[in-house]
Amino acid sequence: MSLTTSSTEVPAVQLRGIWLRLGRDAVLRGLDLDVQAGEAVTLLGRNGAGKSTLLRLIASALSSTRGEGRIFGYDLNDRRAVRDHIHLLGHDLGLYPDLTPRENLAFALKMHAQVGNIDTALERADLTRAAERRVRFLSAGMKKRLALTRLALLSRPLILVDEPFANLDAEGRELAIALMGQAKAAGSTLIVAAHEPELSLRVAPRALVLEDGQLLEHGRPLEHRQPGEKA
Ligand SMILES: Nc1ncnc2c1ncn2[C@@H]1O[C@H](COP(=O)(O)OP(=O)(O)OP(=O)(O)O)[C@@H](O)[C@H]1O
Repeated sequence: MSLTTSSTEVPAVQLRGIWLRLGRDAVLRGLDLDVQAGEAVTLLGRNGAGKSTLLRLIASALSSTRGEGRIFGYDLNDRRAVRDHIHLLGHDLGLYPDLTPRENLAFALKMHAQVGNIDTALERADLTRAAERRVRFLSAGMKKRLALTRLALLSRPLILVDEPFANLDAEGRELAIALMGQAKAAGSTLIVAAHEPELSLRVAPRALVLEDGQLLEHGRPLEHRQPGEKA
């Protein structure tokens, strides 16, 4: 099936027959995906299944070997247009280590010609006392809180988050859910790759499982599965 942009509501993500090879292995193998604007999806799958690879493909940071894709109607090869719609929070958090948390947030808002209450955002993330320290001196969890705070402040049209709960304490994990929820409430579409479905599904309730290079719609609640059983 070929892609169309003729409907009035342009889908956030449309992928058709995507193959992507890294090294000797085909990580994505004829993968299809449709995500409607405003939807929130949890992407599940084992270590090495290809979740990060798929997020990077959608962010146009990786090119497919075969297949086609559109992001809000823009061809994936139109990288500039795609990136104008996307915020990818990957393993590399994309923070400026020699700037402070306050400066990182101010710079991000300025780059996107947006305004936001930085003091309130820092306080919510329990980063007020660290607001004037250089990011390189923050702990891994503090950096993650800052990156999630930036994500919520910007609320870009399509937000891709790779392992939002990694490095966070219990309070930080709740903050992550709240901040992603804030972006969703502001109209962002979310795709969240996570190993903690019980947390991620609270904010991104459509579960997809990446397995053998393809996506499976999760047919049954996780609690009905046997340990080790495939989706
Ligand atoms: N630059 C690369 N060159 C070659 N192979 C790579 C490269 N990056 C990733 N891979 C391989 O692609 C596969 C998918 O990796 P990916 O990081 O997308 O998986 P993942 O589902 O995000 O894993 P995890 O849950 O462990 O984070 C793995 O087999 C990995 O070894």
